[in-house]
Amino acid sequence: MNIELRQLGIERYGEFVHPILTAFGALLNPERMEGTKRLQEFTLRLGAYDGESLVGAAGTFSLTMTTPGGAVPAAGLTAVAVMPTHRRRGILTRLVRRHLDEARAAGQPISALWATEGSIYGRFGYGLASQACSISIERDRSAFRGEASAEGRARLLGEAEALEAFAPVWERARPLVPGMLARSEPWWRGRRLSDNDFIRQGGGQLQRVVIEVDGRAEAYALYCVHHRWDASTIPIGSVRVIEAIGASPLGTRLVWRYLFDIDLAQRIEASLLPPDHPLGMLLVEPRRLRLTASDGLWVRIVDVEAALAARAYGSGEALTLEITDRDCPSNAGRFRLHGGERRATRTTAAPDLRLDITALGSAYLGGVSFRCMADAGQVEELSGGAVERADSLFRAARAPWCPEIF
Ligand SMILES: CC(=O)SCCNC(=O)CCNC(=O)[C@H](O)C(C)(C)COP(=O)(O)OP(=O)(O)OC[C@H]1O[C@@H](n2cnc3c(N)ncnc32)[C@H](O)[C@@H]1OP(=O)(O)O
Repeated sequence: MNIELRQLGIERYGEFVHPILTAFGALLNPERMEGTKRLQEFTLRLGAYDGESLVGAAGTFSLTMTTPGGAVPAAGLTAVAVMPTHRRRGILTRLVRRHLDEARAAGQPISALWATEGSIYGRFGYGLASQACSISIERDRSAFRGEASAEGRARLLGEAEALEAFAPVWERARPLVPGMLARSEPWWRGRRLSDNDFIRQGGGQLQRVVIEVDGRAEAYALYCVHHRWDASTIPIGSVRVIEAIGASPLGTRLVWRYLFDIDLAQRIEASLLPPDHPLGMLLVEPRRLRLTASDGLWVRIVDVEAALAARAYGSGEALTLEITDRDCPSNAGRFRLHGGERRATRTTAAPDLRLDITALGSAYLGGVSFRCMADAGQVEELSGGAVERADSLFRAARAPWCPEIF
């Protein structure tokens, strides 16, 4: 079988999505498709061809992702699929290798993705880098601790007003949280703010609420109401929160009070929350959140020196990491990190820790500790106390959080 990889122009987007729609058993949503076509971030579409038949595809978003204390250009791998007629013949492997080559050529020191299955991407050097948590809480068990603040005014907005109000909130939150992404106006419109069947998922229209304090937007939320009634006409519907972002702790508290108190909802559901979300400390009955954790972002370090230079480090002694990387030998070697400095330099010094590129991807955003990986046998400690020193350097104030699947 002779498979050829070709780049597809945006005008062939309808063809490009055929494998992923086949895999998901989904129909093309015309509004969503139009929104995605306009994205300046959607820089690369690869098609795998068997003769003239498209049998596999993979896309790349060119993103800017917050790191602990900085930001890094990231190649976001998306819409990967191989037709069921052509699976397990190495097509994904070729698509991922090409994606990584293109990322390196474009000066993107990391690649990041959301995986459909945890079993797929580890073999390509991706490490699990964040957790995504879900909650599902009965409205009548969602009381907050303490008195409700009198502050805050909620307003429901149309798409254009929401863009104006929400983007500044996002921009205040974004630099503080590793994993958050820069968003262009087409991204806001096409993937977040426009109301369509894809975003409704069977619920009512998309609601866009801003919370203002003293006239300034402090938080926003996107949600849909899914109405249902039981045989006795008691409302048993739910509010599905798509995204809720606070620019400040007060904003976060106010927006969740609003979301937990919407009439006719029996339950409030949200996903893609970070494990350190303050909700657990805000409620009288935290266990009622029914918090569950799943895989979040997977990160692949494409260029070790550039990636390590794109984040900050805690204070502490210098540390030498010995990295192995089967697929990208240019990443292999020893790198010296200095506490408080944003740089990693190649060295011949004796290593303190030995780890594969996969483990460095997990540690990169501060979401997985070296202690955890050492306990799991993924990091080898070569000098006494090196695991603790690595954790002091890589620790981040907040868990990584990417509030959307791309
Ligand atoms: C970032 C994203 O877009 S995530 C979306 C991923 N896409 C999907 O889940 C859609 C449905 N699945 C598919 O389309 C395909 O099965 C894919 C894309 C996951 C895999 O494509 P293939 O061309 O079959 O993969 P390929 O033949 O290159 O496999 C490489 C290796 O990964 C393994 N592998 C591939 N898919 C899986 C999987 N889902 N689970 C476990 N192992 C897998 C193969 O067995 C093979 O292992 P080997 O090297 O030890 O032999």
